[in-house]
Amino acid sequence: MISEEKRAKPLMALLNDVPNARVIGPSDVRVFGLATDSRRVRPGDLFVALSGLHTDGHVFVEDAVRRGASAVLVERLPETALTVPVVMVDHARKAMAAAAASFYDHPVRSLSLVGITGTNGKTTTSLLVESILACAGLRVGVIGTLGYRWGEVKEKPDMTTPDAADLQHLFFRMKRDGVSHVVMEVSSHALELHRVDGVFYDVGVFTNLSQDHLDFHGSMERYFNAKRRLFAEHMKESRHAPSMVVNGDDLYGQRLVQEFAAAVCSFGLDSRSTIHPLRYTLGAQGIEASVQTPSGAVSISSSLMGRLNLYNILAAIGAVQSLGISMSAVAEGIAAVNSVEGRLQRLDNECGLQVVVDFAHTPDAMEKALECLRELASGRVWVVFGCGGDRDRTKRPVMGAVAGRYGDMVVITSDNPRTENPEAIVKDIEPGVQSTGKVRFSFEDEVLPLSGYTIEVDRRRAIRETIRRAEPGDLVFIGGKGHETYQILGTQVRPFDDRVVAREALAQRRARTMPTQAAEGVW
Ligand SMILES: CC(=O)N[C@H]1[C@@H](OP(=O)(O)OP(=O)(O)OC[C@H]2O[C@@H](n3ccc(=O)[nH]c3=O)[C@H](O)[C@@H]2O)O[C@H](CO)[C@@H](O)[C@@H]1O[C@H](C)C(=O)N[C@@H](C)C(=O)N[C@H](CCC(=O)O)C(=O)O
Ligand SMILES: Nc1ncnc2c1ncn2[C@@H]1O[C@H](COP(=O)(O)OP(=O)(O)OP(=O)(O)O)[C@@H](O)[C@H]1O
Ligand SMILES: N[C@H](CCC[C@H](N)C(=O)O)C(=O)O
Ligand SMILES: [Mg+2]
Repeated sequence: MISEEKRAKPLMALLNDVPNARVIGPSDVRVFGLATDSRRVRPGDLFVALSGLHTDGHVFVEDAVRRGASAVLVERLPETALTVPVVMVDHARKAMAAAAASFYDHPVRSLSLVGITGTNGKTTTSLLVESILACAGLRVGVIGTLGYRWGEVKEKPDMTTPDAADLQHLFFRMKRDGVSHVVMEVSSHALELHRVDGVFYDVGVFTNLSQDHLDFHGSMERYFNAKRRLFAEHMKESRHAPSMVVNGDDLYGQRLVQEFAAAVCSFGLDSRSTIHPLRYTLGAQGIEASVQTPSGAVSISSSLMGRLNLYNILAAIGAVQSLGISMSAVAEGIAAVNSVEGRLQRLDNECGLQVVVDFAHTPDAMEKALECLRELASGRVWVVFGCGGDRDRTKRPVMGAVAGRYGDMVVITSDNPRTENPEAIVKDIEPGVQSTGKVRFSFEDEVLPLSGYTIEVDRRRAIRETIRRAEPGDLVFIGGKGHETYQILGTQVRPFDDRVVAREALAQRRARTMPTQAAEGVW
């Protein structure tokens, strides 16, 4: 999967930092890359067998060898004898992280790393930090939900935080291409699944913690503990300035502030936090603020909207503060981020509607996004959203209740149903919306109520019908998918982009309301 052209290392050189590795068979083979998926093994790769949520890589070792793996790394001996060396280890994920770091010559040792964790705001904060560091003249790499980027390179991500082998490969290429600073999102999955083992950060940022991923972590406490590992296990020890940048207004953030007091630089809206606004205004055009930092006050102006983005800006200022970046680069870098793809993204139109596409897929993100948008609407607020399949089911009614509280018209639809039945997912959401007193309507009703909800599992139709029935002055919020360009149905990934669908619907609406001009080809 990630073989580097012409790069090869003796197998034994990869095992130097792997505790308790036992090699069965000849050990003098060379390794050309690391692979965790047998289907993507290239000749010469070391295949690492990982046990997963659905299957177990150990089942595929023979497949990997057939495809040319030079060795396999396992936790259990295969039942049949193999023609290649077998490396037995106690913990394959930990071993893979150590082997990958050795294979790529420990690139992190010469990179400055900013790691950002938290439930919401990681991507936005990472782009703000990137922009500030770039304005300070540094060569920056980014790893996160919107892609892996540095210099001219831009790669689409499989995951927000890639597995250890892919991650070390990214670090290797960034370093080779002259990157000095890497800003990356560190997901709780990554921390739990040892994707960032051996990676130590100069700065760690905690944005916030609220309900998500309980399917994977089981409880909020375990979810918090996964995030906490960034600060407990992954910080460089040599740092002098406070390097843990933590949201002091967040209840879980306050626990980190207490636990790691000496190393923390807190941010928040009041003066108890080290970094806080002295004054701020939030408006339709963005944010204006004067922010207190340990190096003095800085005036910032951003076209990002809302209190949620003020938090992201404070987090970004905290992150670069401990890297010693100048205040002029801070102001310039923040001003340079005009928008973040799929986050509170406004779709210009001539229908008199405000249409906003946003990636909120947690109750808290939805609440924070709608809180700032409500103030911009002169008419009703429509909330079109769904909840992902094969993901935390317990957040569904909670998101329904948020939609019901902040929206006048709620349209429950599908968002990546994956292997679940879309009808069952919307049924999980519905009681939450009903709990806010909303009564069901149909898009076919001649007269729509001023407030209510409907269900339309076909997301395209849900968006089209909403844009057809909304009235000038209304605000249409399309939540959950943001930048995504697909809809996952079963195991099929089909092209789908909220922004494309909404723009088509806006064009249709405009054509209906301006038939003469359309016919005459005026626009
Ligand atoms: C929970 C999780 O992280 N799942 C990842 C995991 O899937 P899994 O545990 O189901 O794997 P599995 O299908 O049981 O397979 C086990 C092993 O057998 C291997 N295999 C499988 C079949 C085969 O023919 N040959 C073979 O070798 C697989 O490559 C794998 O190594 O291993 C897969 C292969 O690497 C990943 O694609 C998959 O991530 C999926 C895409 C995913 O959606 N992950 C999400 C939950 C995630 O990690 N998200 C966070 C961000 C969350 C946030 O910030 O909100 C992220 O960092 O992206
Ligand atoms: N600081 C914040 N607090 C709460 N909600 C936020 C914050 N920043 C952004 N959001 C909301 O969360 C959504 C996702 O934001 P962003 O992509 O920056 O977060 P993320 O943590 O990277 O998400 P993911 O975990 O899915 O990668 C936004 O579309 C917005 O609705
Ligand atoms: N990183 C998140 C993204 C969710 C996006 C939403 N559209 C969904 O599919 O639930 C996850 O994998 O849970
Ligand atoms: Mg993200």
